[in-house]
Amino acid sequence: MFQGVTVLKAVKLGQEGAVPLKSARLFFDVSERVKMTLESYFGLDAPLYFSYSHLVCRSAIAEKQEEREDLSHAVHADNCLLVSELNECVKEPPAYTHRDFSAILYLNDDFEGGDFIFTELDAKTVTAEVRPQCGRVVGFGAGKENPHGVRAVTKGQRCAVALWFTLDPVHQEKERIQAEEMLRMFSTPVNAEFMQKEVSETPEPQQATPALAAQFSADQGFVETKSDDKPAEKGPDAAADSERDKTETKPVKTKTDTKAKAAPKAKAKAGDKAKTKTASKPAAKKDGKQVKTQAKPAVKKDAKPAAKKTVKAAAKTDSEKDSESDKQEL
Ligand SMILES: O=C(O)CCC(=O)C(=O)O
Ligand SMILES: [Fe+2]
Repeated sequence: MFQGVTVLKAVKLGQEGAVPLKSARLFFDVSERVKMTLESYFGLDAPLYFSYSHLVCRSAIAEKQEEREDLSHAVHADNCLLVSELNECVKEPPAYTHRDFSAILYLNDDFEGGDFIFTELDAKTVTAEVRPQCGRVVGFGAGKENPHGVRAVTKGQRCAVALWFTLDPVHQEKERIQAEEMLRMFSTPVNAEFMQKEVSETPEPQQATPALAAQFSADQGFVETKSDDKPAEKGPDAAADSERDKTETKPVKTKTDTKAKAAPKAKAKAGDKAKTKTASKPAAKKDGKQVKTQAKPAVKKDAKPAAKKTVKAAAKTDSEKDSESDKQEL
């Protein structure tokens, strides 16, 4: 079972006083930050546009939880319809074919189960696992090279912001523009200083200003980027994290042919198997130094959004419905 809320819905709830307006703003701002991180990490030379954003919480169902093998979110790809029996993914409507990149920002970790997994196209062979942690982001190309799903949540509630991005401005999320206008009318940005800085300077991945560090620490999060299955170059402060990551992000299999080694500024494609993640940190770093030192993500050099396939479309999968069907829910 899950419940979701879009940015616009969150802002409206904030306006009504049902939730603190600053929480709605945080939702907005933090997703902007994720967008910038992806652009930087994948070395994109064109901007990403939000195509859909929602905050989703999944709860354990009231059933026997032992030895559960089912998934809270079936294995799928975000811009094509996965036909696992054929090892195919059909990039045609009703799939959201305009999605080029996806990101999931985890908001809590006090639940059991709910691990994020990447699989092969067979939807069975697990290639990597990510343990959700507050402030951690997993970012990936939205296409057939990244089938993924969520293991059953067996205890508690798992909340995450799911974001999909497009390179095509035609498909940008109109609701988000409305939400931005409302936020502009109702309050000043929590991290205005940071956002201005980011816009005026080309952002380096993980370059945190004190304002950003404070912002993230308020939410127990902190940005760190690296491939999940290739250790990124790390600065001296990163040891504790890398130790933790060993246990929490488990690449099951390394696909060296799809793994990237290129510089962060290389042109990237949605088909890139490299992942981005944000790991939580205990406290804000005043100088933002360690953030900077870790910004050597591995990305594929010749990356471009995968070519459109002309295969007959299948019915919309449950997971696709999941992704965008709950606009009205809280
Ligand atoms: O919640 C997650 O970790 C993944 C969600 C997802 O893949 C989706 O909504 O398309
Ligand atoms: Fe997905």
